[in-house]
Parts: sequence; structure tokens; C-alpha cells
Amino acid sequence: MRLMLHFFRAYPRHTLTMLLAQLLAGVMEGISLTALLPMLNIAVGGTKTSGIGKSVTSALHAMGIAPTVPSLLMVVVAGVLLKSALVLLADRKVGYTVALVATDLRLTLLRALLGTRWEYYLSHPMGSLANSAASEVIRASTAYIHGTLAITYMVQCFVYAVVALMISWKASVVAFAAGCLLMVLLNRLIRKAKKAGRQETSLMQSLLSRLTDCLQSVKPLKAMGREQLAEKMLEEDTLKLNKALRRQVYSKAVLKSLQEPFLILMIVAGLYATLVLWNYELPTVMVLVFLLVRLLGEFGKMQRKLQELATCESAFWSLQQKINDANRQKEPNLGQKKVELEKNLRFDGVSFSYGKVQILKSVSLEIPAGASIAVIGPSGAGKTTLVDLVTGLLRPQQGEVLVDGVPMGDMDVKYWRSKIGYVPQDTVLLHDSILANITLGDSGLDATDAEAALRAAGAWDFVSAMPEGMQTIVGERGSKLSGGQRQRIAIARALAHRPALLILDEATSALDPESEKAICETLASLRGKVTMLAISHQPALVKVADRVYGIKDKAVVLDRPEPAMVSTGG
Ligand SMILES: Nc1ncnc2c1ncn2[C@@H]1O[C@H](COP(=O)(O)OP(=O)(O)OP(=O)(O)O)[C@@H](O)[C@H]1O
Repeated sequence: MRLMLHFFRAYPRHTLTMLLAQLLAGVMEGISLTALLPMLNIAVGGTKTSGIGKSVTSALHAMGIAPTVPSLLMVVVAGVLLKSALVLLADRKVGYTVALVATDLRLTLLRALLGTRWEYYLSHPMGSLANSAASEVIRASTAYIHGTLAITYMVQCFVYAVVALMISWKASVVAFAAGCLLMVLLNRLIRKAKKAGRQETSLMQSLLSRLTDCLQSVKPLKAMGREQLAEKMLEEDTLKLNKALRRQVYSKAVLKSLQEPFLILMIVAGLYATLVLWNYELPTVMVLVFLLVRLLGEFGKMQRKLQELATCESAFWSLQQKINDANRQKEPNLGQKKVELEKNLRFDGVSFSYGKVQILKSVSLEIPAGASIAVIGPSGAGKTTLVDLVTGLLRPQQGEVLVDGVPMGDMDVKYWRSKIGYVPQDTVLLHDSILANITLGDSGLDATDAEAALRAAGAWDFVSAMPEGMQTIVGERGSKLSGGQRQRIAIARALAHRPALLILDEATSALDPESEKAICETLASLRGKVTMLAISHQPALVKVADRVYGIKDKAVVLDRPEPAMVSTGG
């Protein structure tokens, strides 16, 4: 029920309306039930009506209506109809709230995930995050339905209990004791379902993160005939998941099957007590038994809903933990200054370590605006790390990265990044049109901007030759294009918003010499129009650079051509 309190705080208006409608529906049903008593009394030719039944007949008298079988039946029917209308209102509110809960959870999760530091993505499996946005959100919002239904049945039980209490306190006390006994006996099954639900949550996370990894590398796996290894890995989690689901189904089935015999037992005991031990009149016995059946029936439903709530609850808390985790790792945007890269980009005594492993030590270098810079160095030397420091995805432990003299800490980093065009080594295109892959949904860019970017990237010839031109769908991860074509689209994407700095992170290393040569020519044509920072081992790309920096032993040295401009760390 902690979850329902949480929902109540988050959606007080929706939850209150729903509860109020349920309560009124319960009262309506209560009225129609109490009208049964005098009605049955009259029907069986009884002379006296006492207790709650008398209140109903008095109320009818006060309204100028004679308490006859038809008028009392009208009260019963009116009560039931009003109850149905109120239940409809409550159900509609629940449905809307569930959709709202799912939407809010998804948006909160997405905002939290997209706002985190870069390091967060390095340590969290993507499949598990995708699972949270898809299945955990559904399970968490379903928990709201189960929780509200459990409350609904609780309200109904309360109303039946009050009516029963007004008819016979003895019978009510016995029924209440029976309810408590049922609760204690079956609570174990609810705990079991909760445990199985937690297992389902963690197994789904593991399964989906493995599945994402496997699907991302399905080509090499298939090419090497190793897909059965992935299958084995996934099969293990799937079988464990099956076990957890079976445990859930089993505990649900046991709960359901135990409830019915208990109900029959209680009715038999109730009939015996009211007819034989307490000698109640037949109308009273009939109404009490009817109430008992309804009360225990609703009680059983409440338990089943509590059990389902327990199974889904873990998805909500897991989701909440991810949102809190991501928010704790929110990327700070401390500064306000907007930089354009009009003068230069500088590293001033920058040192960076991943944990205890130092990658760069006291690096100082300058990238003048408009220059084309290449950074070379052996694998693992720290080239990508250097680029991540330029984009502000990583922050140095010592020293400063400055743009036009403004330190990163004083900059509006998001604005700075909007001035960057970034082309990674492995371009992942969206399964969408070429146009959409270039504009990325930016409303400030249209087909003309995309065409200009495609021309600048040397991609216009092959795009315009396609039957559907820029509307051509590129396939999953751009699989319908060649590596060189994908890379040109990626360059066009990076150029479309007219960046001040174009970063190429090993952008040509996966290409054949022909495609590489063509791309280098494109990059040479951009020289002087945009500041370029290219990480590369490729001689072709190094040749088009004005300056080449080399990373060696954690330091950056000028490789060519102006050694005086660079100072290296010791
Ligand atoms: N998130 C990380 N956590 C810990 N160590 C890391 C992390 N990212 C990179 N490293 C380590 O930092 C070093 C530099 O990595 P980086 O990716 O910057 O090298 P690189 O010069 O770009 O290499 P390559 O040319 O192979 O891409 C490597 O030894 C790498 O193992």
C-alpha cells in the first residue's frame, strides 16, 4: 500500500475523485440492500420491521411514499443504477489516471536519462534502460489499477460490514473474525507473489540488456556461426523468467481456489448460526447471508488485487530507483556564458584520469578558430578522451578547457555543444529517411538546409540518384547504405546546423581507401569554413590538417608544423 500512498500524493485529485465515486457507489448499494429487508418482510407477510429496515420505511413515509413491495423494489433498482453510474465514473477516472501514470513515468524517465552525465551511460546497460521505458512502465501503471481496485473492494467490504452491523452485530463480529482469519492464512501467498514479481523485474532487466547486446552484434555472431552461444545465454535467463512467472501463476491460482471453499464454509456456518443458534427471522437471514456472500466475495477480490499489486509493485520501485539514480547523476550546467569559437579553443594544463588511471597529464594546446587540426596517437593513448573533454562530456580533474578564453565551468555547455558537429567512427543511422537522419527532428532545419549539408558532405550525387531522394529509408542502423555513404550522411548531419567546430572521431578509419580519399577531399573543401578537429590514424586525413598533434605518454606534442605553439606536460 506504500505504492498507493505514493500515487495518492502524485495524483491527489484523480485518486480522490475515484475514491469518492467508489464510496458513493458503495453507499448507493448499501441503501438498495437495506431496502431489501422491509421488502422481503412485506413479501413474506411479516408484521414488524425493526432496526435498519425500519429506517428505510420511515424515510419513505417522510417522502410521502407508502412502503410497498413495488416502491421498495424501486429503491433497490435506483440504488443499483446509481451505483453502476458511479462505478463507471470511477473506472473512467482510473483508466485516465493509468494512462497518465504511464506517460508521466515514461517522460520522467526519459528526461532523467537524457540529462545525465556521460559517465552514467558507460556504466548502465542500455537494454535495461529500454526495458524500464517499455515493460516496467506498463507494469508500474498496471499496479495503479490493481491498487485502486483493491481500495474499491475495501470500500465495498466496509459498506457491507456497516449494513451487516446495523442488522446484526453478532453476525458481523463473526464475519469480521472470519475475514481476518482468511487474510492471515492467505497473506503468505501474497508475499510469494511479491517475491516472484521482484524476480521478474530483475530477470527482465538482465534478459533485455543481454538481448540488446546480442542483437547489436548479431552480424559477427552469425558470420562466425556463434549465434547458438547467444541463444544459450538468453535461454538461461528466459527459463529463469519462466520459473518466476510460474510461481506468480501458482500463487494466484492457489489463492483463488482456496477462497471459494472458504466462502461456502462461511455461508454454511452463517446459515447455521442465524437459523439454529440465534433464531433470526427468514428475511433477516436472507439479507445477512446475501451480505455475507457479497462481503466475503469482495474480500477475496481485494486479496487477489493486493496480490497482483504486489507482483507489479517491484517494477515501479525499480523504475523510481532508475529515475533517482539518473537525477543524482544529472549533468551540471553551471555557467551562463555563450561561446561561439571566434578566437580559439585551448587546453590549459589539463589532466584527466579514469578513476586512478591517468590518461592525460598537464596538457596545453591551442586550436585556432578556422584551423583544421588532426590528433594522432596509438590506440588507447587518449584521443577520444581529449575530444570528450572538448565537448564537455568529461571534465578535467586539473586545468581548464577554454573557448574564446571562457573556462568550461563558466560556459553554457549546452549552447557550446549546439555549436559542435560530431561524426563518430561507427555511425548509427536511425531507421528513417535520409532527411530525418540529417535534421534529427530539428524544426529549424528544412529540406533546403539538408540538401546544402548533403552537397557540402559530397553526398548529394548518390542521394539525388536514388528514386526517392532524401525520402529514402536507410534501413536498420543505415544498413541499406554502404559504409562510405553512411559516413557522408553522418558528415551532412554534423554540418546541417552549421557548426563552429566539426569533430571527426576516427570518421574514416572504417572506410576503404577510395571512400576515404573522397571524404578527405570533402573535408579539404571545408577547410577554413569551419574549425575542424579530426582524430585519425589515416595519413590522408592528417595530410589535410593545418596542424597535427600527437599523444604520447599522457602528453600532447605538436607533430607538425609549429612546435613553439604547444607545451607538454611533464
Ligand atoms: N569509461 C572509461 N573508464 C575507464 N577507462 C576508460 C574509459 N574510457 C576509456 N578508458 C581508457 O582510457 C584510455 C584512453 O581511451 P581513449 O578511448 O581515449 O583512447 P583512444 O586513443 O581514442 O583509443 P582508440 O584509438 O583505440 O580509439 C584507454 O586505455 C581506455 O581503456
